[in-house]
Amino acid sequence: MTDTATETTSGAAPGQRGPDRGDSVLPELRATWWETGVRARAEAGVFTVFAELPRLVAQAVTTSWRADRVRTCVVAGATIGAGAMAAFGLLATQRVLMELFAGGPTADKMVAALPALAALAGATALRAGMGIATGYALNGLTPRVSRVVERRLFEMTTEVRLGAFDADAFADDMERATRGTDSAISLVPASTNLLASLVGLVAVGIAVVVIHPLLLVALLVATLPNAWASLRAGHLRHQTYTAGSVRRRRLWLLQRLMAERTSAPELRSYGLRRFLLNQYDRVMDVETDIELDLARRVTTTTTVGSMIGGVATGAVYVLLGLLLIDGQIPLAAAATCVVAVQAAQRALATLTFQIDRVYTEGQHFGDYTGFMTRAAAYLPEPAAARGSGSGGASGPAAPSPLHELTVRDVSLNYPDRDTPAIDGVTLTIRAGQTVAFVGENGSGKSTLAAMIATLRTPTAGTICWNGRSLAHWEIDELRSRIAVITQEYHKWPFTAATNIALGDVDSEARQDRIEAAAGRAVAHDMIQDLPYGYETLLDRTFANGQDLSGGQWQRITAARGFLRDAELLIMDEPSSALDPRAEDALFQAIRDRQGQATTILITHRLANVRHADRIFVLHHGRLVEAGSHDELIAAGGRYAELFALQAAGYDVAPSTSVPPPQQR
Ligand SMILES: Nc1ncnc2c1ncn2[C@@H]1O[C@H](COP(=O)(O)OP(=O)(O)OP(=O)(O)O)[C@@H](O)[C@H]1O
Repeated sequence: MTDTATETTSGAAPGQRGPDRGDSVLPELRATWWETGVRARAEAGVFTVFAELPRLVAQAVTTSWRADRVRTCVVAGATIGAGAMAAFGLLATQRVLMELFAGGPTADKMVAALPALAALAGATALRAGMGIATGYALNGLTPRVSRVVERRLFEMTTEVRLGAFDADAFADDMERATRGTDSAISLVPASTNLLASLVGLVAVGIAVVVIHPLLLVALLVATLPNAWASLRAGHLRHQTYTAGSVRRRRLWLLQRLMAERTSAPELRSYGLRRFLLNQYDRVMDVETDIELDLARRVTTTTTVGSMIGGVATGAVYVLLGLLLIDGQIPLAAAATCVVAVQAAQRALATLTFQIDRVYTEGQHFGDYTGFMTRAAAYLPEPAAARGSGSGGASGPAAPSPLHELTVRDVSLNYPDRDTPAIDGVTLTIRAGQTVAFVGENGSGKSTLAAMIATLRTPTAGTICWNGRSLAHWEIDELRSRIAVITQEYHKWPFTAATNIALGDVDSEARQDRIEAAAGRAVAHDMIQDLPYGYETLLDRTFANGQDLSGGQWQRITAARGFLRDAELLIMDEPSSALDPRAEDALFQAIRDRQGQATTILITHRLANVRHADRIFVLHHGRLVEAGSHDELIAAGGRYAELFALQAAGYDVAPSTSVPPPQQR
């Protein structure tokens, strides 16, 4: 973390967010610590690194073991073997030198050195062979590790409750976890290399001690400054990285806004180019300052380390010279010692490098594993716990066919909102009914529907399917009985047929079913007119891909909802972009369900809810009126007022009523 960042955050509680009213720095531009754990870790000293290493290496081994046991064994065995061979090679070198520096005729010395030379050649060949084996095994292991780690991340992100995505900390956490998946790939070889260099170093250390114990101390003095500098630099990099999560997300968002197709039209029509580029510059100014500061601190650290290391290395050679002059070691031993010192320095440099890598990648991977742990808190309650907590049954049961849906005193508070989005709502919907939720923007209609659809959990109160809490029933089974057409539908980048088939992925995607659903949603003819009909790819960013108009997309979305012959169909603003003819046909299809299946309709076009069996009017999260259209008009309340406002737009008095859409 930078000094500036420390100052910025030191006064604020970790996780403190919100608009920055006092100064001009946007919240996303500041280093943000949303969680004490992250801050504590980033501020930890260098020596904490050593304490964490075993855990990080164990993490790497476990991940790799899960991905591919055989290759893990090969990599571990061959890397450690190669390290041992390197050490053995050094000892053989020492032996060769001893023989060559001994007294006597050269030919005899050559003969005497031959066995050690052969051992050296054998060790070198074995080491090379093991290196090749490690490379091969790693090539196969890396993509497997990557897949296992990434898949687990996606398993988690697709299972957590919807509420997780409302928490900003979750988004930051996920950003770092995504980076952490890449680290899994580097962590495995880095850990094995770390072990190998450790083995090599221990062997070299023993060799040096054998020559003269004092040399070991000198060796450590010569190499430790560089090792410390390298570790410290890695630590600084990770601190800065950890502090910049929000800023990076902001940057990524701006990059997308300026480069993506969806934002391109508004960007041009409102002339947002300069505005966005300015935003980009502001973020990048901060980013560049932080990067430069980091580079300065890293360079200073490594320069100081190298200088002290250089002086210390010189001192080692001086010591060696003094020992030689003093006659404490023979020339052969001194020569071997020079080789050994150099080998030890190389081994320690490699070890330091690997420690740095393991630590840095391990920290990133720790972000991933930490995210997986924290995200688990957002997982739906285990089925058994839900089942036992709701009526004493042993576990969740398959839902019986719907005959009554009851909402009892239900409230929902979104995080960080003072007022509840839904506040003590009670209502009953009987099977076969078509009911409507109406009310002004933000009155809570979608939130209530989302709770009924099991997408959100009430903060208080209960929603019951046939008299038993939703939690009592097997959640996937329940969801398969409910079809939801959301207001914020997603444009899936698949073919038109697949876009509809997604509505019931567990059943066979039969063309006749898809076309029937499309027919009910007035989408069939429109799809037929596409260049490749149902096989047209609905993503303009791929070759031969097409895009649709808003209304055409809405028809596809409605078809998706109709595909599943759901007992309960929830349609949230299904016709906001439809032309009058399509809208009329869609509502006819909805009316066809009346008496046979249950439908919850959310719409601001009140003419379309006149046929509903019951209309529930929400206001500021509360249920303020309920009844049929005629009852509510007669009551002259909020519904009557809203209806009159809309009817006035058509010059039709509410009392005379709008003629019903033609029945087909
Ligand atoms: N994910 C969320 N996090 C925080 N607040 C939310 C979230 N979603 C909705 N809200 C708030 O909850 C309230 C109810 O929103 P909801 O979407 O249920 O209203 P609505 O009646 O469906 O509105 P509209 O007619 O505009 O679709 C609003 O004040 C809204 O700002």
